[in-house]
Formats: sequence, structure tokens, C-alpha cells
Amino acid sequence: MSGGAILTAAEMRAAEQALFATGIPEYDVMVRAGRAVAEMVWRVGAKRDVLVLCGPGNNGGDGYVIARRLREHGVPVRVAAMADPATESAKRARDDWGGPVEDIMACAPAHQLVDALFGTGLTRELDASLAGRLCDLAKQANHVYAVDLPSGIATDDGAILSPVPHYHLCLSLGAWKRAHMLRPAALCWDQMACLDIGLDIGMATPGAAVRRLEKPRLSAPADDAHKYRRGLVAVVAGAMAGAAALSAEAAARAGAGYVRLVGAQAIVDAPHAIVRVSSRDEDALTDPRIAALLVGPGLGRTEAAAQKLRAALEAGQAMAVDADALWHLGEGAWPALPPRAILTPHEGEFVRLFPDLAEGTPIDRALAAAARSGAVVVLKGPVSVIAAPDGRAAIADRAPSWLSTAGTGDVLAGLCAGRLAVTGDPFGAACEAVWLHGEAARRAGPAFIADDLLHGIGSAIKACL
Ligand SMILES: NC(=O)C1=CN([C@@H]2O[C@H](COP(=O)(O)OP(=O)(O)OC[C@H]3O[C@@H](n4cnc5c(N)ncnc54)[C@H](O)[C@@H]3O)[C@@H](O)[C@H]2O)[C@H](O)CC1
Ligand SMILES: [K+]
Repeated sequence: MSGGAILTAAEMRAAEQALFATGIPEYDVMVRAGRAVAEMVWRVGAKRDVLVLCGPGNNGGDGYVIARRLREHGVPVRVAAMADPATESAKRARDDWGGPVEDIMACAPAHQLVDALFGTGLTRELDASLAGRLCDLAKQANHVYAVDLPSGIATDDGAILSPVPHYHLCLSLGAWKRAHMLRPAALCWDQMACLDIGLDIGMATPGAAVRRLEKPRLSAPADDAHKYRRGLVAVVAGAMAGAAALSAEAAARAGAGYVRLVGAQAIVDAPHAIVRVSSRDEDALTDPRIAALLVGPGLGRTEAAAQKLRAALEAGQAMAVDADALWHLGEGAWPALPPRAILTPHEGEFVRLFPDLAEGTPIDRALAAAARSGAVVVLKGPVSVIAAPDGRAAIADRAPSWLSTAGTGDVLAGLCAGRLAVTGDPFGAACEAVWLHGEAARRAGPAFIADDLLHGIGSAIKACL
């Protein structure tokens, strides 16, 4: 199975070719795909009548297989095509269907609609009349399924090339494609699933380096753990010390053994477990026992704040850099970053840091930013991308939209620093942090505030042990 890999159309073709090279004929793979989709339609819609729309390519081929399989289940099923099959496998699939093929522009609607017009082979928008017809038929159906992708969506960037209806279920074949993760495409359906068609997408497959963010596996502290071995985090506080306090608590709850808040002695409402130290303490940032620094949340945009960032960078420790620190960092400051750094920009901060990376998918932009900066980049948004300089990326597409509230970024930055202190691995730490953040939000329910997330971190971690 794909193991969460997210592929481009070209990478998917390469993965399919690798499967064919093992001696499995294309038509057999098409039959697997069609049957897998048919089982889902059968499970959801039972014997309610189905209309399958077939295109000229292999997506259409899947459609004929789906129709045949549903007929075997005793489901009343009809097929309508926009053109004759153009590939050998699709021709064979239609022959094996053997039933009538109606004209898509003239056919009657059905209770359930299966869109097998175009999949990863779509190269341009649908003709207006065809797109309109697809939308009309979908409007008249109670259940609408997309085979692989809705017809009209660009596989690699999730753009909507021509009008697509709303789908109840989008069934990806073999592996996720980028459009399954990206807006606006991913707003076109209620639910999606990835169906196994026997592709084995290991790390050797190009593109397997981009994956869907999955629940991490975490471990409890070792038997002989103590607070320093579990990781000492120093959080640099600034003008808005409450932000740093949120981060510090998140770092502590993420598993760090010891968290110091540097330069925020006036704060009284951080937990007592967080130790406050003065920024004048000589080794506040250079204590060799520090496993990770965090700088940015509430730092401020003054010269004094910039000086704090410089001091933190000079310390050369593994570091998470967020918010105002990203503002001070500016373009081209990459040589000043320590070797193990995590940058956590939102869109505005990202564009300021990487002005020439304003266009493209968040996947490509975050990967380019990571390669350039040498840091792990977490591009935050409705879909967040965690990218490493070596080309790995994880996509978090399931975070609750309730996270769009003040202070949640400070919590995420603290989680990054905390996990970085625990594991020492910036990419793994950032992935764990983003997952825990989303999970804490799910557990907090609707309309939470950032402080509530802190109390969900422990149970989110428990789910990963
Ligand atoms: N390759 C395999 O072994 C399997 C693929 N599966 C399914 O096949 C599709 C991809 O199939 P492909 O034939 O490459 O592409 P499409 O069916 O999406 O369509 C290609 C066909 O359509 C022409 N075309 C493209 N855009 C338009 C347009 N806007 N209007 C008209 N015509 C268009 C293009 O030139 C081609 O001729 C994949 O998604 C899976 O569903 C099986 O699942 C497994 C085996
Ligand atoms: K389709």
C-alpha cells in the first residue's frame, strides 16, 4: 500500500510502471481499482441505482469495471460515456462490461453517480457542456463519487480547471495525489479514502518523500531519565511575555524535562514548573545542558528584541524560530541559523522571508524554503506543510479550523521546541509537534482558546505511546 505517500501524476505513472514491470498486466490493476471502488459504492449505497460516467482513458476504464462489479452485486447500474475508450485496457473493460453505453448528454440521472470521466490524465479543463452536464447529473443524485479525482481538477496543484460538483466521497486509487491534500480541490468532497490496488510505494519511489502527516509513535522517558536528559528548553521572552509563557508551558507538556523562561520574571501566571531566569544570567542561552531554544513568540519588533534574537543565534543551540524572530531574521539570514533549526512561518511571515516563493503549491514552496535555509520549515495554514532540507515533507490536512485563534502559534512553537529538545531531530520534532497540536485542538472541541490546547497535549501524547 502507499503508506501515506502523496504523489504527482508523473510519480503515480512511475509507480504504476514499476508494478507492471513485475509482470502484472495493466488491465489487472484496472480491475483491482474498479472492484475496490465498486465495493465502496456497494457499501455506501447498497442497491440504490447507479449511473457511471466513463471517459476515454483509464479512469473511464475503471468506470466500466465498477459497473460490471456492481451488476454482479445485483445493483441496477447504467453506463454513460462521453467518447469511446482510447486505451487497450479501457477497451477491454468496456468489452467485459458488455452492457449498453448511453450518451452522457442524453442519459437519465440516477440515485447514485460515479464520476469516472478523468483522473490523473486530465490535461485541461473539460468542455463547458460536459462540465455542465456533470454538475447537472450530480445535482440530481443523492450520492456522488469521484473515481481517483473529480473530473476537472489538476492532479498536481489542486486547481479547479472547470466547474466540478460537490462529491460525497472521493476515492483515491493506489496512493494519495497532491490534489487530495491541497485547496481548493480538497474542499470539493465531504470524505475521501485511499484504496489499495497493490502498489508498493517504498521510500525508493520518487515522491514517496512527501507524505501525509500521520500519528507519531512516541515513547515514555527512559527508566533512568532525569530532567536534563529529557531535554532542557530555554524560551526567550519579550514584549508580550504571555506568548512566551504559552510556548514554555507547551514545551514542558510536550515532554521536555525542564523549561526555563528567559527574561520574563514579571510573569506570575505561568505554571510553577516553568523556571524563570533573567536574560542577564550569563549562561541563560549558552548553558551546555540546553537541548533547544525557542525565540520569537511575543518577542517584539524593537532593537532590543533584535538583540535578543542575535544573542540566541550566537548561542548556536538547536532552535525553533517563530513569529517576531522570523520578522527580524529577514531574507538571507540563513548562515546565522544553527544546524538544527525549525522555522514556523504563517503565510505572511513566509512571503516576507522568501519573497520569490510566493507562487505555487505550499508543498513546493515549503520544500524550496527548507532547501534554501537549511532549516526545517513549517508553513502553517489550513493545510500545513512540514518540509526538510533533504526533500522530505509531511502534509497536515486535517487540523480543525478552530485553530485560527490568537496564541495557537505560540503553542505550536513551544511544542516544536519541546519535541526538538526530547529527540534532537528537527523534522521529526516538527512533525510530532504539528500532529500533537491538531490532536489537542480536536480534543479541546469547538471554540477553544489557545490556553485550552495546553491541557489537551498530555492526552494527545497518551494516544501516541
Ligand atoms: N495506468 C494504470 O495502470 C491505471 C490507471 N488507473 C486509472 O487511470 C487513470 C489515469 O488514466 P489515464 O488514461 O492516464 O488518464 P484519464 O483517464 O484521466 O484521461 C486521459 C485521457 O483524456 C484526455 N484528456 C485529458 N484531459 C481532457 C479534457 N479536459 N477533455 C477531454 N479529454 C481530455 C487525455 O488526452 C487522455 O486521452 C487514473 O486516474 C486511474 O483512475 C487505474 O486505477 C489503475 C490502472
Ligand atoms: K474521476
